[in-house]
Amino acid sequence: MLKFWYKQFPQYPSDHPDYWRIRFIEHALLITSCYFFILTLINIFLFPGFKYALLDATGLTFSLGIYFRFRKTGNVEITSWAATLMLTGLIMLFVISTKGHAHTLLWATLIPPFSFFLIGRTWGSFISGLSFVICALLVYQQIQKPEPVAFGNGSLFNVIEVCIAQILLFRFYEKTRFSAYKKLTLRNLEIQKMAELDKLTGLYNREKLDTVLEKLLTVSSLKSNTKSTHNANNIPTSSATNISKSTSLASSIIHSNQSDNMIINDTEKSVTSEYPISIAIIDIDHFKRINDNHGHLIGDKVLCELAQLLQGQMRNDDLLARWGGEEFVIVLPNTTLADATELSERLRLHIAQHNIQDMALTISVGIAQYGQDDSAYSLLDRADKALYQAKSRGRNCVAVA
Ligand SMILES: Nc1nc2c(ncn2[C@@H]2O[C@H](COP(=O)(O)OP(=O)(O)OP(=O)(O)O)[C@@H](O)[C@H]2O)c(=O)[nH]1
Repeated sequence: MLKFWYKQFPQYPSDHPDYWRIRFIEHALLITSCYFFILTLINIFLFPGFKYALLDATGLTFSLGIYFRFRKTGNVEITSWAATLMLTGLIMLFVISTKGHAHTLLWATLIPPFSFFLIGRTWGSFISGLSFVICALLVYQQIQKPEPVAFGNGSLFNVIEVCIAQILLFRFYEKTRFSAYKKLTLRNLEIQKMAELDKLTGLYNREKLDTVLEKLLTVSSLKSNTKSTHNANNIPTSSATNISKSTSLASSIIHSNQSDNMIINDTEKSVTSEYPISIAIIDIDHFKRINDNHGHLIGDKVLCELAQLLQGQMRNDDLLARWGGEEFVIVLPNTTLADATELSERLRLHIAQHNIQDMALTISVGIAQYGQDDSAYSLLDRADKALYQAKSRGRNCVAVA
């Protein structure tokens, strides 16, 4: 039933800038139609005020007329203007004809929310300003010629009706604002995610690798300083607790979008143990031949499949990234050179045992462990040199820097 009255226009999907204006138009015209209908009945049977009943009946005719015209044409601009002018005109006619008595002035407060939402800031300001000038003139007239004012049910109705209308309007505004904010946040997250992923393999890209590596190395240096301070103070440390703290820290660095400072502050509080970091650079052997013999598209598929195979072997805190071309880098937090060698051997065997795109492939791996004098650049450079050694040794092997 409601679906019929709230017509969806396929040309205005939910991310269209006019989507909420359309929802507003439909809500506003339907609700004002109901209002005018009820007011017409009240003014005929309850008060009786035929003049006002006629005004309300006119409002009902206009509201429904504009509503059905809008359903037919879907013209947002014309409907916005028509709805604003109709509502402003009828409200002001009502306020003027009652000389602003019986709290009818309150109705004018509905004009800004309507007009700003439908016809924008400039015209919204103009129409609202004009309406308020008229209201001010009416009050000024009342001051000049004070008349005894009788408060009756009409006043009560005006206050209640305007308050309900205001609540409905603000609920709608809040919903619009919240929905826009939510959409923006989701979009930002999507963009952020896309910016750190490699398009072909879906692994993290080089930018993300650089950022994570820089942060981890900062953490590691901070740790060294913290450790020497603690040792100087003879504070005992539990290695089990510290390893788990370091692990969760690495995870938060790799998967988080927190600012550097927040992470580093956390680090100062939580890391007190040795914090070895190793990296491995993996390079597919003779990849050029695959491209040459089977074409670049098959080459791409090989890269994707290999990426999946490697990813399947990673621990939660390891970061696997595509470094470029047919080279991948793994950042291994909490990993000594010995552990990294063992892991790399396991990876090398794993790849050698699998056919990728019906081809037998091998990889060469160069590894290095972060040392006190290292920067991210020098660490990668040392691992790259180790990879070069692995290649010179005949490929399909692991070399250590
Ligand atoms: N299909 C595909 N090929 C790529 C991509 N990026 C780089 N390449 C290719 O990877 C190949 C790398 O070749 P080389 O650097 O000579 O290395 P290789 O043939 O693997 O030889 P070695 O590393 O010495 O074992 C080149 O042919 C590049 O064109 C990519 O995204 N897709």
